[in-house]
Amino acid sequence: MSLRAPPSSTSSSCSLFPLCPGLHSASRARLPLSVAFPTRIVRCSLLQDQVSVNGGAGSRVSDRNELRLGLPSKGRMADDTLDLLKDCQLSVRKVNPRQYVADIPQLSNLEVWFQRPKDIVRKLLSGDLDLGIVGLDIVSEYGQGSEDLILVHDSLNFGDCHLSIAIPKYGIFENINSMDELARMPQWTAEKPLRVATGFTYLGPKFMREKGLKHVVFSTADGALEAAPAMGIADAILDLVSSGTTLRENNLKEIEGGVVLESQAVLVASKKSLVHRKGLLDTTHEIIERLEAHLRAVGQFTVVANMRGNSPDEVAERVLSQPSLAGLQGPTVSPVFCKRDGEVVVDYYAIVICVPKKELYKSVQQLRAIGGSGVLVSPLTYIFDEETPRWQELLGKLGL
Ligand SMILES: Nc1ncnc2c1ncn2[C@@H]1O[C@H](COP(=O)(O)OP(=O)(O)OP(=O)(O)O)[C@@H](O)[C@H]1O
Ligand SMILES: O=P(O)(O)OC[C@H]1O[C@H](OP(=O)(O)OP(=O)(O)O)[C@H](O)[C@@H]1O
Ligand SMILES: [Mg+2]
Repeated sequence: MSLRAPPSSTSSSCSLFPLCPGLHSASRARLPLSVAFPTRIVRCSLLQDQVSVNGGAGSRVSDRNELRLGLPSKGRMADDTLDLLKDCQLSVRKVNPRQYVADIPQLSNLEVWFQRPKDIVRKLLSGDLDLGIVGLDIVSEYGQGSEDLILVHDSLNFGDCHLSIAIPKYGIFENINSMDELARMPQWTAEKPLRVATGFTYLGPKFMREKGLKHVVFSTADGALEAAPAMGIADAILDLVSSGTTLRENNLKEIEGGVVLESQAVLVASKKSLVHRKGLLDTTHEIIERLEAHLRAVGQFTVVANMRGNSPDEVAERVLSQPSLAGLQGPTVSPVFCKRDGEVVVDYYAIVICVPKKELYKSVQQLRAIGGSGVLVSPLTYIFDEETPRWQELLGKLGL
């Protein structure tokens, strides 16, 4: 989708942003998707388009031999990304905090480059990075649907948030609670469109078009968007939400059907690099395996308990009769050998199962109910499966 304005709009008399009604209706009529943009924004969008279009179209697999992984250099994703890699035994070795290049000793021939998240996506498109860890929101906004970007792992379990429309709780919006109601408000006309403040100038117009809102104009800012309605600069905002506190504190509300995207951290790759760059597929395979093994284990405990019984089968049956005790592939049941009156006997069996952390207490109760005792609980570090489903998916996406 293009946000380009017709040539005449760039010569519009409008000069004040964002309180700019200056786009002529004739120009507006020629705008794609009936989304009008004040002059300043149009220029800004053009620049953004040029950056990613040049990057995407001109992308090449350069001559370098090293593989490159882009990680967020700052902000809320930076520390969590390094922590995740560390938990996968892929600690990043940074010589000094102001240096933007680092390495991961376990992955030879891989350079780590610290970049702003949006630059990671741009550099994947331009062929200057091969892999990156960023939020899905940033991939979607700056990747603009490029087929060269492949999601290698779509849920890294941090950076959870959603991109959502929010409107004031008060005034003309008091009884508006859904996108349909917002779209049907008589206030929005070609002369007086709904004004939305957002940093997401690609996803925003696309979403509004899909929702059938015709008269919308976008303005952009780098932060504190929640202030825009109270300042009279915008009617609505489109921004990231996680706890919802910022919206609440600014008297704004989300509305039904107003979520553009659910986001969390993802591992994204350049398809061209994966296909053509020597060694990248192997390294990616190793990273996927480590990520999956860690992320699967993170939500589980190992539970060991002793249980009185006559045979392993009978104990297994009792365990499997309880819904929370099935484990990953059923329980391991082993005899516990004791010496009684000089003889080695088996009165107890040890069972080992994996239990989802959320169900720990329920599982302990169920174990006790079937005669379990001496329950030991310990954290799980990795679960390596025979097959990594995401690896097969990746090969499928690459047609390999
Ligand atoms: N509440 C949230 N607000 C914003 N981003 C969030 C939130 N929760 C998770 N994220 C994720 O973190 C990323 C934003 O990280 P960061 O704070 O570094 O960016 P930023 O605030 O846009 O930085 P800056 O404002 O300095 O450009 C988002 O792209 C998103 O994936
Ligand atoms: O739902 P919440 O938990 O309140 O989080 C949402 C807020 O966090 C982000 O801003 P950030 O803190 O990154 O500040 P910024 O606007 O300066 O980027 C986002 O842009 C929202 O304003
Ligand atoms: Mg921010």
